[in-house]
Amino acid sequence: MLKVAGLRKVYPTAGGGFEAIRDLTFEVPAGQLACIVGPSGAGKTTLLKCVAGLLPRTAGVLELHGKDITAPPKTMAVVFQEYGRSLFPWMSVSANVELPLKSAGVPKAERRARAAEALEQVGLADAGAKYPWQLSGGMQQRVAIARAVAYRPEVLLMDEPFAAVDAQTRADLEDLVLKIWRELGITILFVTHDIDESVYLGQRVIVLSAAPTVVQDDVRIELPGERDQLRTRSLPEFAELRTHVFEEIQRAKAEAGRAA
Ligand SMILES: Nc1ncnc2c1ncn2[C@@H]1O[C@H](COP(=O)(O)OP(=O)(O)OP(=O)(O)O)[C@@H](O)[C@H]1O
Repeated sequence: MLKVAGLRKVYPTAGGGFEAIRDLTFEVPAGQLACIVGPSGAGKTTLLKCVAGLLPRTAGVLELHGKDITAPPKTMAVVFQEYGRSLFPWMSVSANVELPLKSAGVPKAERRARAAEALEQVGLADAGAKYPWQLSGGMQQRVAIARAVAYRPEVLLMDEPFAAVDAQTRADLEDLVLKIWRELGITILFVTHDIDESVYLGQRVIVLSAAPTVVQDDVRIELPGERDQLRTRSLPEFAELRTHVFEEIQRAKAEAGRAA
């Protein structure tokens, strides 16, 4: 469904350009939840922005259903880490959730109904009339997720969406993502710094090398389908997988150190 082949991204700089991504190739089948991890500065955000059609690539193939991605595809939604900057403080929660639907020309009554349904799905059925600044960080991120859900995307891109919330809230939001993924059957590409989070959420973890970036490893996560914060995380297979991903990231960092 989503194809990335030979992706290269060089940022123009005064010194002749910085090669953030050298050569990335992978495919994500429909309905998969794939996590992307890698050392800091590996180009995870750059990759997501290219896939979202928000940043032009230098070379390579980026396709959704065999169609070249040159602008933000209509069937994609993105949730960023900085919920504080992605919600408009002067608009009510409902208005924020409805905004992309308004831009897409969805009639008012349907917008209302879809926003209310999405807010209910994220556990914020009563928050529609509030303003984002009246909500906690975790609740604001739920609103950002509701906005993406109301849009009914085929593909959801998430860029470290829970990096700025506390551990308890993070666990709740992880389970919310799993619930939405199961209920809606969408494809999710989830970037995270957190190795445990990637193994807990993903059906697959793609490990990136340090910049200039290539795919260092592509790990299948064969854990029971129904994930549970306590039981799944205490499985011996979970420990083995997290150790493997951790070692791969350490190897990526060591190789980058040697190259430097
Ligand atoms: N606009 C830009 N111009 C030049 N270099 C850039 C630009 N944006 C990002 N970079 C560089 O590209 C590399 C990859 O950045 P990116 O933000 O994609 O990495 P990341 O893996 O998401 O990082 P982190 O894990 O720290 O969030 C970094 O070295 C960064 O400094």
